[in-house]
Amino acid sequence: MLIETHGLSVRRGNATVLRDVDLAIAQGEIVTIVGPNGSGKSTLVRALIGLEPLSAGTLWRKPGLRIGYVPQRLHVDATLPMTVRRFLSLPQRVSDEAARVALTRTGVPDVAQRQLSGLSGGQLQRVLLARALLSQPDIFILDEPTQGLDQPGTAAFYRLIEELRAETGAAVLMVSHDLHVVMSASDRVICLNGHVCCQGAPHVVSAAPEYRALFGLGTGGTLALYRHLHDHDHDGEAHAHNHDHAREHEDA
Ligand SMILES: Nc1ncnc2c1ncn2[C@@H]1O[C@H](COP(=O)(O)OP(=O)(O)OP(=O)(O)O)[C@@H](O)[C@H]1O
Repeated sequence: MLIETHGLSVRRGNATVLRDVDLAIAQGEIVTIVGPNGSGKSTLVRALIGLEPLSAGTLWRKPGLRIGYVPQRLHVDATLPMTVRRFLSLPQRVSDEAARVALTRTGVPDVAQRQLSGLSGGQLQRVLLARALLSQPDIFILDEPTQGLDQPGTAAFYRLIEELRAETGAAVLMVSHDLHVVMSASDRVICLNGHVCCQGAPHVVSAAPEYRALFGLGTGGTLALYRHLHDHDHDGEAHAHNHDHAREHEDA
C-alpha cells in the first residue's frame, strides 16, 4: 500500500467535513473520487497530502512516499514575473534537460520561457503535471485537473495521465466530475459525501442499465451516477454505508 486511512475525520470549526473515511491506495492503481459539490473531495485530498490536520483517525503513508500533486487551481499573480522554467525549479532545482524532457512529455515543449500568467488553462495544467512528474512520484494526486478545459482537452489530458501511469508505474488518485473518465480510466471509484458512501470497480457500475441510460448526460450525469450507486446493491462489490439523504437532496 502507498496510503491508508482508518476512521479519518476532519473538522472545520463546528462542522465535520469528513468523517470516518477508510481508504487504501495500492501501487499503480488509478482511483477516482466522485461526489457532489462540498462533499469533502478537496479536503480529503489535502488531508492525504498532509495539508489538513485530522480531528480523528489515522493516516499512514509509505515511508518516503513521493507525491506529485496537481492542485485544483493555481492562482497565478499576473504582477509576479515567473517563467515556466523557473517555476519548475520550485521548490527543488531541476536541470534544464530534466525540465525540457518533462515539458516535452506533457505536451508543452515550447513554453519554458513563457510567463506562467500568460499560459492557457490547458497549458498551465500540463506545466503543473510536468512539475509533478519531475518529483518522480510514487503517486500522482490530481484535484479536478481538467476544470475549465474543453472536451478534447480533457480527454487528451486523461490519456496523458494513463500513459504516465503505464510508463512510471505510479498510482493515480484524482477527483473528477467527468463520467467518461471515471468509467474508462479508473480502476476504482470512491463516492464521497462527507464519508465514503460506496466504492467499487467502475464496471460494476457501468454494467447497470440505469448507468447506461445516464452515460453521456454530461454535468447532470455525475450526480445521477452518484445516486445510482447508492440505490443499488452490486452483489457486495460496492459497499453501501449509511448515508445522508438530507445532504444529498440539499445538494441536488
Ligand atoms: N477554508 C475553508 N474554511 C471553511 N470551510 C471550508 C473551507 N474549505 C472548504 N470548506 C467546507 O468544507 C466542505 C468540503 O469542502 P471541499 O472543498 O472539500 O468539497 P469538494 O467536494 O471538493 O467540493 P467541490 O466539488 O465544490 O470542489 C464544504 O462544506 C466547504 O464549504
